Amino acid sequence: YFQTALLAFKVKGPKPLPFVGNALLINDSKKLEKIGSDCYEEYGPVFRAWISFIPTIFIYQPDHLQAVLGSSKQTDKNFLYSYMHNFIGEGLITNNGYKWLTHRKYIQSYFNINYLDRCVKTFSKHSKMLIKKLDNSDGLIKITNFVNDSVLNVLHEIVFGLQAEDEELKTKSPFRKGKLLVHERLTKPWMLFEFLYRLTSYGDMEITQKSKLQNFTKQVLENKKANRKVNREHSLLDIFIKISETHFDFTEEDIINEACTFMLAGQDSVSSAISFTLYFLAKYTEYQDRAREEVDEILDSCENNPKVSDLNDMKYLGCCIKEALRLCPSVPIIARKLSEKLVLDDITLPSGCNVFIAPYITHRLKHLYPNPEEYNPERFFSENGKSRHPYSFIPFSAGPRNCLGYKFAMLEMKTIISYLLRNYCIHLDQRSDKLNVLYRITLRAKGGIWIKLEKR
Ligand code: HEM
Repeated sequence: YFQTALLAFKVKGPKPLPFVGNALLINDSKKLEKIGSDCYEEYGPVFRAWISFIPTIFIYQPDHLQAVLGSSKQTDKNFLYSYMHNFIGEGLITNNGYKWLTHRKYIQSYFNINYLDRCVKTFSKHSKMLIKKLDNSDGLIKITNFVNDSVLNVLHEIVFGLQAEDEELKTKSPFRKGKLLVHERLTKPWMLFEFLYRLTSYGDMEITQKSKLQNFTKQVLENKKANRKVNREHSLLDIFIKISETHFDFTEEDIINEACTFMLAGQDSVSSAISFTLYFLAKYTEYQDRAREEVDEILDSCENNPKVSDLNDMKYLGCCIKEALRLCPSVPIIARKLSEKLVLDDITLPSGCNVFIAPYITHRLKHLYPNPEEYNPERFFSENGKSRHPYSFIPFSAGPRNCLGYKFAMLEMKTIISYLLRNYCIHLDQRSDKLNVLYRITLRAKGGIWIKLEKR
């Protein structure tokens, strides 16, 4: 701690306030955006920020990111993740060391092309259901609500094998209601101490919330075990049960934690990326038209039942999604606690140092992305990105702890957006013309995104 604090006194950074340090910036989107855009010119390649009494170091240069994210020795998460337990659970995202490494190996081996092809069928089914719902709406809609619902239904089916039509699921599932408490804790210094936090109403809420998620999952798991057909891995829960049968260190508690982790990891991240992409396509219709041309051709040739290979062929749409993720990376902060000291040019970060990485900042560095505020999918044409550093685009993080659901997420986003483009011309409603972003554990559009749908 003292070595990082000493370093934090030496390195430049935004002016801290007494007691809270720089934590209140979380609530001030405008100031955050300004720091995000100007920090390289103002502070150089590294800056410090105080979260109350906790010193943190922000890095954003691709070669610095590679030194941390690319290293198999720097995979430990820091204190921020222990505040996410109510939301993300104690699974792959928050665990460290041997447990993380073994779980990652066990689970990753199942995320192969056959599994993804099965997932794509579920994405298509839910996209078709979404179109039916939208056909019955009056055309002027808050698309964020519809997308959130659809993504959550996909997850209930993929993780638990539960069908969206099941009324009981709609009313009973606690995964619809979770409240994120991390930013409350970061902005109130006394809540950083676990024992004090437990005494507050937030602490209480967290315990209730977490037990609801776990009890629901446990119930589904028990039903599944009772009615299980051997060798039929329809849901992730089936896969987790299979893993636990061959690996005795993967316990029932682990199954529950990992199921909760996947339910939450795949929720807001995907729905906010879809919503932001739709925002940009509605705002810049020339890109929308071009993406639709590609989608029409591919969906025609596969008779509206795309497979992984068809979605992989949607290269232009892929560039539109990537460019939306560049400007609005769903996960705005990735953090690590250094397991060993690290030398970055002329700065030495001590072991134990809290390193923060903000894709938002890296994605706006002018030397990597000229005219960074402009939405331009062509940046991601393969011929235009050749000279860019592999760690200059990190919405899914990178290295050994990158997003395990990266391919799954890209396929899901492409499926849902392609069905929307196939069925509608999308126009931006005036009230959403200017994007106001809230910086939470996942990025979201303040007030949602309002669009007008014109049936084709
Ligand atoms: C657009 C959608 C998504 C984005 C932008 C995204 C982004 C990320 C990022 C940045 C991380 C690293 C977090 C960190 O190091 O702090 C991560 C980890 C992870 N994500 Fe995603 N994610 C998305 C969708 C998904 C989906 C759909 C799933 C599951 C099906 C998923 C599962 C995971 C898991 C399990 C990890 C932890 C990996 C590990 O630590 O080994 N993500 N994701």
